[in-house]
Amino acid sequence: MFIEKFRVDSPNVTYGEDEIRSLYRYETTEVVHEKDNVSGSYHWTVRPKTVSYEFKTDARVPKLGVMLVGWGGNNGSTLTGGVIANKEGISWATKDKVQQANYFGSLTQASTIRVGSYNGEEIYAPFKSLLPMVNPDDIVFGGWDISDMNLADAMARARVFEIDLQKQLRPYMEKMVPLPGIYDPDFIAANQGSRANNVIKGTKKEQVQQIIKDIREFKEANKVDRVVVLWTANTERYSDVIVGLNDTMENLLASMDKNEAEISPSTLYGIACVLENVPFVNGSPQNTFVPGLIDLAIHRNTLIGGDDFKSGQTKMKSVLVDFLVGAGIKPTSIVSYNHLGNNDGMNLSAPQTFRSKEISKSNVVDDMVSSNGILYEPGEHPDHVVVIKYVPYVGDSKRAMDEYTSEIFMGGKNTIVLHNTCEDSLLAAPIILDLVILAELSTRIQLKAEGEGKFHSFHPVATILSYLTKAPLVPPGTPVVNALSKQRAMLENILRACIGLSPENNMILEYK
Ligand SMILES: NC(=O)c1ccc[n+]([C@@H]2O[C@H](COP(=O)([O-])OP(=O)(O)OC[C@H]3O[C@@H](n4cnc5c(N)ncnc54)[C@H](O)[C@@H]3O)[C@@H](O)[C@H]2O)c1
Ligand SMILES: O=P([O-])([O-])O[C@@H]1[C@@H](O)[C@H](O)[C@@H](O)[C@H](O)[C@@H]1O
Repeated sequence: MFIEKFRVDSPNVTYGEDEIRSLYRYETTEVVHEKDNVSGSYHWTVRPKTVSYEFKTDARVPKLGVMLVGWGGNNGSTLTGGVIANKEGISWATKDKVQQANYFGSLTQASTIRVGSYNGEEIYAPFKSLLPMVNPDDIVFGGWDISDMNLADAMARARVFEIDLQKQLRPYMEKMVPLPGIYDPDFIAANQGSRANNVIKGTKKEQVQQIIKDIREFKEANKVDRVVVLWTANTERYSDVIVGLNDTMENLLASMDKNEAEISPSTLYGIACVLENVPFVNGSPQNTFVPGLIDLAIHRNTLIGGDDFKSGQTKMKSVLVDFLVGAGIKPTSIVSYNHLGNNDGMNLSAPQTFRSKEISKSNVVDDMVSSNGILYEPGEHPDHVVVIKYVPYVGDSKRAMDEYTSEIFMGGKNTIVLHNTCEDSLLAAPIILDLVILAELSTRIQLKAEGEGKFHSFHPVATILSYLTKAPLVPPGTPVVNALSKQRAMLENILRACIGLSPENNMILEYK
C-alpha cells in the first residue's frame, strides 16, 4: 500500500518548526586481526559496535538556484524544459497518446521507501517524504555555455522532446540565454570549436573572478537563498596531476594566479564555487577534482561531488555484476558498446576525451570483484572493454549493447546480452535533478557522534551522491562503493537516521 506522507512517533525524534532532531544508535562492527598469545597465530575477530549519533536537519527548504555549466547542452536544455513542463502542467500529443509531464527516473521524485507493514500489508511512502526537500518545480535555472544559443533553440538542436512539447515550451525558454563560459580548446575535442562563440576572455584568475561575479549576480537577480552549480558541459581530457602545480590548494591557487595552462576549465569553475562556498557537482568523467581542489573544498568545507552521471549502461552494470558476484557466479568478460549521435558523442569521438569516459565506465565493477575472494584471485578481474562510437543519424537516441560472459557451476558458461535504446538526456536529466536536490539537502544536515564536542556537516566530499555517479568521488582513504543497491541503501538509511528510523534490513522477522 502507498501512503503520501508519515510522521515518526518516537522519544528519539523531535519535529521543531525549523529543525528535525534525532538520536540514533549506529550499529556497526569493528574488525581486528590479532595474534593469539598461546599459539602465536593470527586470527580475525569481528566485534559488534554501537555508536550513538545525534542528527539535526534544518527543515527550512530554501529557494534554490541551479546554475548549469553547459546549460545549452542536450542535458541542460532537456532538464530545464522538463521542469517547466512539470511546473506548468504541460501535456503534449505524441503518435501514441497525450503525454503528461512527469519526473520518472528521479530517485527523489519518483521512487518510494518502505516504512513498515500494516495489517499484513507492506506500506510505502515517497522517497522525498523522508526529509524536507526542494520541490523541483520551484528551482530557478541559469548557467553558462560556450555556445550563445538560447535554450529554446538549444532544445530544438538537442532533438530530444516531441515537437508539440517543444512548441509549448518555446515561449518559456527562448529568453533564457547562457552566460559566457570558460573555454579552453586543449581540454575538449577540436570539433567543439565551431560552437564556442560565447566565451569569457582574460586570464584564468580573471575567468574565476567572473564566474564568482556571475553566481552573485544570479543569486541577487533571482532572489534565491542558495545556489548549486553542476557541470553538465562536455567531457574534458584528464588534467595532469603534478606536484607543485595542482597537488595542494596553495599550489593550485598559485598556478591559477600564474595562468598555468594545465588548469582545466572545469577545475576553474570548481575553484570559483569553492571560494564562493557554493556546492559544485561534476556530471562528467574528467578529474575536475584534482587533489588541490579537494584540499581547497575540505579547507573551506564546501560540498563537492561527482563524477559522471550514472545513467544507463553503467547503472545496469552496477546492478548485474552485483547480482552475479553476489550469487557466486563469476563474470569473466564484460563488453560494453554503444553508439549515439549527439554532441556528447561527437566530443567523445576524440581519443583524449573518450579516455576520460572509458575510465569511469570501466572502474565501476572493481568493488564487486574485490568483494569475492572465492571467485577471484588477488588482482584477478574480468576482461572489460568499453566502446563508444559516434553515429550522427541516431542523435540523442543512444543504442547500447552489452555482453556479460560468466563461469557457472562445473565449468559451465553463461552469456547475457543486453540491448538498450533511449534518449540519453532523458536518463540524465532526472539524475541531475536528484544530484542538486540531494546536494542542497545534505548541506542542511548536521551530525555529532558520541564523544564529539559539537555538530558538524558531512565531509565536504559528498559520498552520499554516489548512487548517481559512475565514479563516486570519496574522501581520501575511504572505500569506493559502486554496487547500486548498496549505494541506494546507504543514501536511504542515512536519511532514515535523520528521522530516527533504523536501516531497512528487509528481515521482516514479524512474519518469520
Ligand atoms: N546520459 C547522458 O546524457 C550522460 C550520462 C553521463 C554523463 N554525461 C555527460 O554529461 C555531459 C553533457 O552531456 P550532453 O549530452 O548534455 O552534452 P552536450 O554536448 O549536448 O552539452 C554540453 C554543453 O556544454 C557546453 N560546454 C562545453 N564546454 C563548456 C565550458 N567549458 N563551459 C560552459 N559550457 C561548455 C557545450 O557548448 C554544450 O552546449 C557530457 O560530459 C556527458 O559525457 C551524459
Ligand atoms: O551512463 P552510461 O550509459 O553508462 O554512459 C553513457 C555512455 O554510454 C554514452 O556514450 C555517453 O555519451 C554518455 O555520456 C554516458 O556516459
